[in-house]
Amino acid sequence: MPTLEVRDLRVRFGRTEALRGVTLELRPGVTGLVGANGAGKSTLIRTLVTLERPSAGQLVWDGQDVTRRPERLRRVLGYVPQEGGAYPQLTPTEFLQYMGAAKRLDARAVDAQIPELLDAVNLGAHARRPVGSFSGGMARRVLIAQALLGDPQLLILDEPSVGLDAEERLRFQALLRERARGTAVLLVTHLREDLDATADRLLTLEGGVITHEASEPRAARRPVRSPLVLTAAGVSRA
Ligand SMILES: Nc1ncnc2c1ncn2[C@@H]1O[C@H](COP(=O)(O)OP(=O)(O)OP(=O)(O)O)[C@@H](O)[C@H]1O
Repeated sequence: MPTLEVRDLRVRFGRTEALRGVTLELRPGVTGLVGANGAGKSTLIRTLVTLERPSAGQLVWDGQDVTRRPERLRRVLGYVPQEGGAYPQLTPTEFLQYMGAAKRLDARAVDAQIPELLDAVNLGAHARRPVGSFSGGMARRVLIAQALLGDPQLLILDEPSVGLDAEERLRFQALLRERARGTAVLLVTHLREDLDATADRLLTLEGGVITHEASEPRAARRPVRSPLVLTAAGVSRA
């Protein structure tokens, strides 16, 4: 089972130690990550997607130490960044082709997958319009689609559903649940509703360390009100 092991990860910016020894395992399924502003969520994500170099600690993918081999991780990775967007002059199809080339995926396989991905985020009817003419939520869905190119084994999602309307959020949640069956997903979000609908477990980051972990099968949490409550101190039971 493809697993990312994060061992005692530390990231320092000058005098600030943004991550102070994070240890966790990402297995197939959705791991939700919550934490207050400044807790270190973005730093953790940026390190996992190899944009930031750890000061100490290890990243182990599928049993192999990839800490100093970022290209190994990039090969299996899909990423929705918190900010940024598709090039406005490109259509979603062109942007996905561009991203496929950047990820060194086979061009024909990418072309074959694009219609399915655009349908999955309900943009099939807009494949020929430039992304610059899209609403914020539509542009966000283009980013979600590009993260799924090549069926990555590891998905890192930073506030992926910001700007999505109610219907599109439900579609996104269903897509994520379906993908997470064989894919390790890390979902950072402030949206409780997305966590309730998708997360198999919840991690709380505080001051650069994981302070709480709550594992609950989604099904057990969904029916009534969620038994998990997010408080300033982390995750607790109602
Ligand atoms: N490039 C940087 N240079 C210096 N300090 C940084 C840098 N990036 C993050 N930090 C510091 O590291 C700490 C963690 O920041 P980070 O952005 O990871 O938190 P976060 O949990 O993502 O917050 P938010 O919810 O506001 O996005 C903060 O103290 C922040 O000021």
